[in-house]
Amino acid sequence: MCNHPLHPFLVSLPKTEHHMHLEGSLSPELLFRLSAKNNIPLPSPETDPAFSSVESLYERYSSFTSLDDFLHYYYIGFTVLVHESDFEELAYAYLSTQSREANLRHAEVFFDPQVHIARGISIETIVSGWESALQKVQKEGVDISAQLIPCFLRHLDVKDSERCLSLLLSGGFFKPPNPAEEKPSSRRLEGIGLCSTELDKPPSTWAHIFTTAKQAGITNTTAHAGEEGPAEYITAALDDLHVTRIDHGVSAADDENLMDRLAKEQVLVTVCPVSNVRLRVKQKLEQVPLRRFMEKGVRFSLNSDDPAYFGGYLQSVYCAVQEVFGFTVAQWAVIARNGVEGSWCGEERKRVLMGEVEGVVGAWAGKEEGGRLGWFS
Ligand code: HPA
Ligand SMILES: [Zn+2]
Repeated sequence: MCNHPLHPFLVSLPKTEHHMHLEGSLSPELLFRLSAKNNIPLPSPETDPAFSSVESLYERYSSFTSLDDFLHYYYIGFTVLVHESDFEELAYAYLSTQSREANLRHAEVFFDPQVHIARGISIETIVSGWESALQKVQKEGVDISAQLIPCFLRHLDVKDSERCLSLLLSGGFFKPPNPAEEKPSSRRLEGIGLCSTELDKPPSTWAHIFTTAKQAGITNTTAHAGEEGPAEYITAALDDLHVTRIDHGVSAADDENLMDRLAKEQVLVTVCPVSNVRLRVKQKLEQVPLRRFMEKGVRFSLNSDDPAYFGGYLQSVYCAVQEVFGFTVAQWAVIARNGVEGSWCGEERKRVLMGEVEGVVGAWAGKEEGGRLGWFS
């Protein structure tokens, strides 16, 4: 996919992905197919010519002007997802393709329950579809671990988040189906997140949601912050929501103290460089502060965010980053290790994944041109 000499290494590197929205993997092809199957009308081409064809929709997706411009199309996409089998199809395609094509070994996947609930689709429908997909992939012999994470939505009133959290808690979604199996990989949902529109939506509005969740025993928490919003929103997510991870987080580079804090507290930032360019958060990939993060010791993972909308899945993100940043094997090793370390998959699985990373890195370390092994050689 890229011409870089390290391309085969980049493909074989065991990967973790922590920032992919299940609904963001809905391709235009599947959108039109599910619209027809489920008898759900899409906007007419007279009101929006983008809906004339698969091609015109792809064309429109290539020219988003902002996060909100994207979210308009993203939430139209939700309307065609109706049956458990629709969610299963979406999840199966992602897990099976990415494990094969990108050596994806562990995935933590977001979904937005509130929009589905408002359409009369139950959380159970989505979670069951997801679980069937994961079981199917694993039965086919793919050794992948994966977890599902509901995100609360900032474009809706916070009362809607309160109702959603109540449903999630009363439905027992943060527990294993079999209570004897209390371990990370057996919980139906693994944590909570916060996403959707960011500007003028300070994280503090959702503080009581995160407090209630924590009191209910949910320790894995994350929030989209510092995508279009300022560095202060990242600080607020840490201070007010007490999240253990930050999604996007690119605005952190504007605040030296925050960078020091992220490094010191070893917060994993789930960066989505291609998304940042597609949504015009950054004009060019070069401006995504990956080098600054590395220099400062801020841990990050690389992610696709909404691959069907942003022109590519995880491997293409790794390739795009390599074309621009030209990282060494040693630098990729740090990225891969940090991704494993920051995962919510439990210590046992982490050990397995870390062993795989070391195996691939060890095999490539000597082969790299000039044997460069330092951070900046
Ligand atoms: O990049 C994003 N930002 C905020 N909300 C989202 N929901 C899907 N993708 C995104
Ligand atoms: Zn996102």
